[in-house]
Amino acid sequence: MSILNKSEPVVALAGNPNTGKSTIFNALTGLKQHTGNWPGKTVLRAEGRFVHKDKVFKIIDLPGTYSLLANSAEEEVARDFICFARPDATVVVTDATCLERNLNLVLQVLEITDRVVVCLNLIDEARRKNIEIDVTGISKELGVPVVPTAARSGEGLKFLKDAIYDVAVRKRYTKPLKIEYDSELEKAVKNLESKLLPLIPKHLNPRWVALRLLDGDTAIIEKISGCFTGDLCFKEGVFSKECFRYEGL
Ligand SMILES: Nc1nc2c(ncn2[C@@H]2O[C@H](COP(=O)(O)OP(=O)(O)OP(=O)(O)O)[C@@H](O)[C@H]2O)c(=O)[nH]1
Ligand SMILES: [Mg+2]
Repeated sequence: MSILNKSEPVVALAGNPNTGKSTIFNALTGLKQHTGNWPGKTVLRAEGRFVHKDKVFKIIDLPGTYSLLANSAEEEVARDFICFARPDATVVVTDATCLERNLNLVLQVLEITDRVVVCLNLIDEARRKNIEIDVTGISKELGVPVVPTAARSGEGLKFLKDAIYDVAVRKRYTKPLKIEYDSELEKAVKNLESKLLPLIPKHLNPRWVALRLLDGDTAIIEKISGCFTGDLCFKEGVFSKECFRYEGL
């Protein structure tokens, strides 16, 4: 359950630049976030609400990013939100005309959270280019719901809301694909993970934290290091401070 207002499930819209996140956000909320046919329009996160079935959802439009390694301000905004604000569902909006390139980010999000819906947006463009997508097959492989949409015309948005609902209220449990690295790295990850498990707050995925630490990711180490002393003792409070930043949403 999210630490934010418990009665309002929180949904994050993540994805590569220019995949139609803000178009989806506007269609669901009735708001008018800036959209246009060039990447990098959304710089900060925007927030709105929509109603589906018996729930009011809070939805956050995140900046477009190619990765979540916090190499830029946009990546940091998106990564921090997915990691620390713990959305009840993260929708990864992909461009159905170049899915392969978009899957990199999908896999990175799946490493952080299992509460994911993959949206295959621009499906009208994919159809126009005769690109056929095995939606059921991809959903089976990724272990999360996959929904084709054409946000500009509204096609598929009802099914997207159904999938968001099911994941956010835990009506549907997902089984995300886990990337297996080579045996040496897996050994190091498992070793570090078991040490981290009792030390980090429950909402952080220990495998993901271990991978970031082994990666030498300085941005995430900075955020996490406040929680540890030299021998990796967890100091209460630092993560909650990080989480509180999102309580005012
Ligand atoms: N044909 C078609 N165009 C779409 C669809 N969804 C969005 N677009 C168009 O794609 C362009 C980009 O849409 P945005 O919603 O601004 O994309 P974004 O992902 O928010 O972009 P950033 O904020 O830069 O990451 C706009 O010109 C939209 O009108 C769709 O399903 N089909
Ligand atoms: Mg946008």
